[in-house]
Amino acid sequence: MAYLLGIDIGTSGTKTALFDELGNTVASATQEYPLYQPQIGWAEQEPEDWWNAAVETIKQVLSKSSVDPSDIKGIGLTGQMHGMVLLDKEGKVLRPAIIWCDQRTQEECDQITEIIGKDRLIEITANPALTGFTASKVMWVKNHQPEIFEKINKILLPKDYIRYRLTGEFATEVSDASGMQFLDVPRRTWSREIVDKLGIDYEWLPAVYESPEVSGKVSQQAAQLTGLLPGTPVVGGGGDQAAGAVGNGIVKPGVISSTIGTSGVVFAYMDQVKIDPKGRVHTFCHAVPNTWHVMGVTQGAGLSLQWMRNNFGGMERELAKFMGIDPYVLMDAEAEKAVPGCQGLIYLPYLMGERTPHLDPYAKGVFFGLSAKHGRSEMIRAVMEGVAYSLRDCLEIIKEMGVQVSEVRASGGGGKSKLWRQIQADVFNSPITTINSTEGPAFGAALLAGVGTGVYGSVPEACEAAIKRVGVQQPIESNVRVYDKYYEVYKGLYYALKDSYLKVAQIERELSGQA
Ligand SMILES: Nc1ncnc2c1ncn2[C@@H]1O[C@H](COP(=O)(O)OP(=O)(O)O)[C@@H](O)[C@H]1O
Ligand SMILES: O=C(CO)[C@@H](O)[C@H](O)COP(=O)(O)O
Repeated sequence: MAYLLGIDIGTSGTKTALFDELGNTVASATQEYPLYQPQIGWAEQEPEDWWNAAVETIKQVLSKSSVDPSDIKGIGLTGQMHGMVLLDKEGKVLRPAIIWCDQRTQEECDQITEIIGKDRLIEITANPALTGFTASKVMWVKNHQPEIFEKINKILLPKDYIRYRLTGEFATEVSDASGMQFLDVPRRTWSREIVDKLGIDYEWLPAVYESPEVSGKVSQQAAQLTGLLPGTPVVGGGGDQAAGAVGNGIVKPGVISSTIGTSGVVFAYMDQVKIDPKGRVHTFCHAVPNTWHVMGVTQGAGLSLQWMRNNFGGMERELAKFMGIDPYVLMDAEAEKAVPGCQGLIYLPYLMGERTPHLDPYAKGVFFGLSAKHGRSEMIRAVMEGVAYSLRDCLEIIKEMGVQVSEVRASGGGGKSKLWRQIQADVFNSPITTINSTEGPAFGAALLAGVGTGVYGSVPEACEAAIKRVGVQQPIESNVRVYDKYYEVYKGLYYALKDSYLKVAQIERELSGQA
């Protein structure tokens, strides 16, 4: 039996999982790490935390599974997209990574649009300049930390930093590279035009592969630290959304996924490049060679429930510790006590600004319609419903682009919740299916490793062999009617508050002396 390892450098933690070639999870391990927010709207992590978590979880998986490391045929890497890791000539990290949900770079986005030209930027990178993407983060360092900028020797994405530590190679692959905004997305290669015009040295970019291609081998040093066999092949892998899509079988037209991780993503496969003219959803290369995908991204999906848990879930946290279970399970049970629609309590999940559909880094979270009769149950459920409304925004744009939708698969940490899946079925008015694996990106990365090392013939063949549908939740008609009504109110709230968001951002800037 061949075994495949997937390593997912997530925002909340790193998950490593070992699978057999039939798609069964043999062992998995997770290690969390902090997210630093030095200012409102800023988000940073320490690459060393990712590496320590990767080493620790690989060791745990090897020890739990008792699989001989020589039976591990390949390793696939995946992780949070867009994060900027800067290395100097010695391969040392120059500053904490500025990650995907950081919102400090609106001025740099305007600068990029000005330098390249709006239409040309979309023609090459398939997307408008966005605060989430890597290019604006690099430009921020250029503008604000020139002493660091001048020491840059390589720019890597989170999973590609782990590749460097694991294999010594500087490499990425097309799906994650698409989110840097340095890639020519239709041609699947770096754009010299973009990097030259932005004053970025072309040599700073790593080699770019197709996702299943072998990009390097586990080094002697990494093998000693982790227990892996030196020489084990490491394939390109994918950004967490593309790899997660492979792990959910989103490799053909019609089947789409709705993922609630820290962010929330609705993801659809495309066999040609299609672009939303308003730039509200992203068009990127898929991890299936020579195909693309479109995805809508809501910034604060699972993050919203995590924020609730950390700030108001003390009771659940204590009780869960005592019972030896996950506090989210208790939060689900609390939310279940509230009725659909939460009697008019509506939550806008814009804790880290918003991408789809508003592209507004200044948007903020809101509880609207709070009254004295509302309690904790309604507040927790409203968070889950607000996230589902935001995912519906993504779904509607994807449908508007003419992308075929015949099945929606739930995924991500939030997809583990039966209640949250039902809320999605009701808000989307669509059946929600689940598959045999809940490991999403790590599973997809492992399947990509299987393709690159000859265990499977192609990515669709790998999905065929390893992925099975195991459940479906149907929309409940009476709930659909309630949610349809509240969704209309939800959509209007952002526009009612847009100017106030901007005013608050200005006040905050003045108060912090940045005006
Ligand atoms: N049992 C659960 N019920 C509801 N939500 C959950 C549950 N377990 C996890 N989550 C949600 O999933 C999120 C983490 O998802 P995950 O896919 O692990 O994130 P990431 O890949 O971004 O690190 C949490 O922030 C939480 O909101
Ligand atoms: O920014 C995006 C996709 O464009 C995010 O999806 C990140 O890739 C982080 O993912 P999670 O931590 O939520 O899995």
